[in-house]
Amino acid sequence: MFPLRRNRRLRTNEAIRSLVQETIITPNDFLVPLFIVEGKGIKEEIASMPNYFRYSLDLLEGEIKDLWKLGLKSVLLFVKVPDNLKDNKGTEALNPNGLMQRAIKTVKNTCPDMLVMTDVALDPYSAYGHDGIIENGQVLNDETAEVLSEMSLSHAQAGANFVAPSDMMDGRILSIREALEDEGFINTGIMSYSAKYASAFYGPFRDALDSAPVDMVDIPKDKKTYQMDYANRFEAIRETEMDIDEGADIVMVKPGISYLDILRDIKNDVDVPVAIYQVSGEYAMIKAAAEKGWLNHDQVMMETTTAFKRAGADIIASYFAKDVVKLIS
Ligand SMILES: NCC(=O)CCC(=O)O
Ligand SMILES: [Mg+2]
Repeated sequence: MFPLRRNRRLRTNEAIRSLVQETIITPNDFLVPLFIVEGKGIKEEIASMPNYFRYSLDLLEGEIKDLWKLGLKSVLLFVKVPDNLKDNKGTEALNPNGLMQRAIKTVKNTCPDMLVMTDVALDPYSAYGHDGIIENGQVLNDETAEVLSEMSLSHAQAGANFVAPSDMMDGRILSIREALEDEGFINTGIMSYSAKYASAFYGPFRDALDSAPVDMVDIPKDKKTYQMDYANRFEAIRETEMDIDEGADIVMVKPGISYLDILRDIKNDVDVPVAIYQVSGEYAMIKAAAEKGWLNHDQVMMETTTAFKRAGADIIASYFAKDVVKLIS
């Protein structure tokens, strides 16, 4: 065939490269994670996540307006719960006037059209830093799913559009779906963290929310009895298909960059939107290398986010969302 076919012809200059580009990133691709704290006038940088902040509710308003102006229309809320409100059962998670419930209302009052998704898991509320209730050294499944259903209902009542269970208990999507339906929240969606791996890339996030598992006897040291083994691939498909059968509207693969194969497998297998989460450790890694001058920040950021979309992501949850949108607009 050579020289009739020369692949380099389509790479000759910027114009032809952009004409044949297959994957294009837009603000519509992004879901923005936000960290919320109690207090007033607080915008504090997270030590292991440079240029990413925790906001108190009063300053959250400004941030929401900024995001909307940039064309970012969906947020995923996480709260940092004061230690004195943590227990084994996540009781505070059900408080109708809790930080999450107030955060949902703050976003909706500031910008009614902003899509609000909420994290549903016990870890920020757990005295032990686990996603479930603990008894005799075990994370209880069904009892935890019950609390997660009540928590989801509470978020829906406060105005959340989607709940996003990130805990990986078995059967929790079905119990959440039933709880929402029973109370008439037929349009509240569920974005399931369906293939969430037990990953060392979550480190900085646990700093952000002070939610790491505690080091105590009879408390599991890690989350490997509920989050997935990173050596496994078919298990991700099984988990995801089950969550869709149970009522998930959107499924997710987490973390991101080390799991592009899983993302593509799932995209090829399912007919619901697929999300990917570029997690805190991935963000921290790029920030740190860029700070040292070892990597070009913006180029690596664009390469990773484009890779998610190319690999099949319909939705990208990323701490880089604002930076990407500023760069491309
Ligand atoms: N449910 C959220 C996490 O487990 C961690 C996210 C991150 O590391 O960015
Ligand atoms: Mg599952």
